[in-house]
Amino acid sequence: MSEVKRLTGDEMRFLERFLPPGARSPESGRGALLSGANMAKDEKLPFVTLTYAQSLDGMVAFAPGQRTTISGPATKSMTHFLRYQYDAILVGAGTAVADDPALNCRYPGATLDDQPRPVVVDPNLRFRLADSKMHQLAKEHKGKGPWIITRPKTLDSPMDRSCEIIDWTDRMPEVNDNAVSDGSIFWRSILQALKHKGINSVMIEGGASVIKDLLRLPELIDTIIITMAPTFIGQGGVSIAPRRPPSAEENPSSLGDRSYHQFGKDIVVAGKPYSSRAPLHPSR
Ligand SMILES: NC(=O)C1=CN([C@@H]2O[C@H](COP(=O)(O)OP(=O)(O)OC[C@H]3O[C@@H](n4cnc5c(N)ncnc54)[C@H](OP(=O)(O)O)[C@@H]3O)[C@@H](O)[C@H]2O)C=CC1
Ligand SMILES: Nc1nc(O)c(N)c(N[C@@H]2O[C@H](COP(=O)(O)O)[C@@H](O)[C@H]2O)n1
Repeated sequence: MSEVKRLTGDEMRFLERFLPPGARSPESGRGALLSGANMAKDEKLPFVTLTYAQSLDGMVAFAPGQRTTISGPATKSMTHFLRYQYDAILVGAGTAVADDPALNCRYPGATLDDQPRPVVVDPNLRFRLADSKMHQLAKEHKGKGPWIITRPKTLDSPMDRSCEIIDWTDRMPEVNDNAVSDGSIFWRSILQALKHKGINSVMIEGGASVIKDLLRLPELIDTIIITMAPTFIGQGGVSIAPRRPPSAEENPSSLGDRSYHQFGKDIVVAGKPYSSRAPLHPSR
């Protein structure tokens, strides 16, 4: 029996305001759209949802590079319902290497057509795609073949922050040891490249560095869905706390239009990020 269960009507209604255009209820067939889905903030970019599971002390893993189950079974089912709604699921190279994730949708009734495209941001090509679970699942027709987002082979300038997308069926380029050491790519370039390849919605699942970066870029993110599990990981865990603003009055990113829902033992908070110059709570 599948470990992933169907969501209840209440759970779907809670999520639908945070889903991309065209979101649908898998139970009701492809045609049945959920109401209240949004348009992307920027029409040149895909609709972007950032989602992850954290402990009460704001950690996403027990130790760097360690795959850690934080969500309970009910929020795991939610993740697969969410994966059903997006054209692509994106993670950073750190997560791909540490977790060897499947990144497919295992929601009951999901077919190959319903599968999202797994995408890994890997500027230094350190994820061994050929040996990965994603690659294996694609060969077994249980998931789509992954794409790797990397730095272009020929760069005019070390300051170039653009990217290229390599399809799993393409020949992987050799790692260029002479490449600039800071391989960071502008997130806007990554999202534009995906949009050019026909991706209209992407769910970004992590890991820690990716989340930290994107919590600082609310202008690129349409919705955020965070699972909070009733557990403490403790010191030494992997935190997603972004760099501190210079003062509490310059809080660059807040969650607006929020909703909360309990899934099993976990609480899910969903909202729409926005830039704010106001303190988290005005001083009394
Ligand atoms: N609880 C949860 O919901 C989740 C937890 N996790 C956990 O998170 C941990 C992994 O996090 P972390 O190690 O921070 O790794 P990440 O998955 O955040 O990957 C970070 C790496 O991805 C590449 N990358 C990311 N953004 C860019 C960019 N804009 N331009 C170029 N390259 C980029 C870089 O690779 P390079 O270093 O080669 O330059 C970077 O170091 C694991 O323990 C995993 O289990 C992961 C997902 C969800
Ligand atoms: N929702 C959620 N809860 C957790 O507790 C997690 N550790 C994660 N991790 C993310 O899910 C990926 C694993 O996916 P598969 O089950 O292998 O398809 C992992 O790589 C993280 O992105 N998520």
